[in-house]
Amino acid sequence: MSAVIDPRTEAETSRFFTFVEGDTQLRVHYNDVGDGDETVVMLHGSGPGASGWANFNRNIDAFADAGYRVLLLDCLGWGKSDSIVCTGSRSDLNARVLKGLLDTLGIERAHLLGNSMGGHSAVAFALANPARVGKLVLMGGGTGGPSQFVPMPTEGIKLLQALYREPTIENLKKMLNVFVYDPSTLTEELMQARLQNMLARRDHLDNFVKSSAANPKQFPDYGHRLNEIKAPALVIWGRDDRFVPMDVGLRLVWGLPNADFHIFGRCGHWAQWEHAAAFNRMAVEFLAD
Ligand SMILES: O=C(O)/C=C/C(=O)/C=C/C=C(\O)C(=O)O
Repeated sequence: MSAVIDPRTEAETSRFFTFVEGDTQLRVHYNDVGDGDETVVMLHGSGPGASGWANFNRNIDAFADAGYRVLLLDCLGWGKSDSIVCTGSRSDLNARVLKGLLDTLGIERAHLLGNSMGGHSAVAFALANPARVGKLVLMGGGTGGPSQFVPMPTEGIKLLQALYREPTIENLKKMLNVFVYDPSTLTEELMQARLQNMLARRDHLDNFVKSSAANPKQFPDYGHRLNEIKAPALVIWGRDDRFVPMDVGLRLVWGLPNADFHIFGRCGHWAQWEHAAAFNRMAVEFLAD
């Protein structure tokens, strides 16, 4: 009797493509789930050990069940993609990699769903490739500039940077403690998985530190260009976000001409995970509208 294969596991959906940056060929990893006519690309954040699958494991099924092809891109320097030292704009590098993925797969237009750095990457892509964006869902990111109320870098970003420099379980727990509103929801299993992801790729950690030293402004402020983005956008934030404060989301909805804003109470930096069921309903309905 042959084994039953679950087509929605990480292993079954794991793929690679080659991306060329200057003279360098780089291997980029992504997961390809579902087979709808419309595509949603999910873009992860910049935390150590983040990846498409790690950041969106509570969302993939909802979008695939709603009839979308779901692509989870591991940016260069995260997950199973090659590592890189980024001395320019990380948001724009990620946007070029995303274009490479869509070109490789022959996808003309996609919806983009980005968390934190993923939101920054989605905005950079929309500015460079307006005709290729369907709708945008931006959670806790989007390069709307600095907070007007909270000193930057925020406590969460400082803990993230410390974790990159010293990747220990103690520092991971310190970061995760302020990452979500209710840290008791983070299981020991989740934290150990994160730790393994981080430690499996020391090159990613080292290169992030080198990149930040070479250029502390990895995510430039595109606040002044947001009005160029005509794509409908749903901006979603956690009221209690201690990484990228909620007023940055307000700046996004002031700048993006076709944006709506939803704020989750009792929610930190991981809206799509902390409020997965409500998030999935809202984002799927927004894309279908
Ligand atoms: O510095 C910024 O603006 C962005 C920070 C992030 O992208 C942090 C994200 C953290 C995660 O998504 C994670 O899973 O650790």
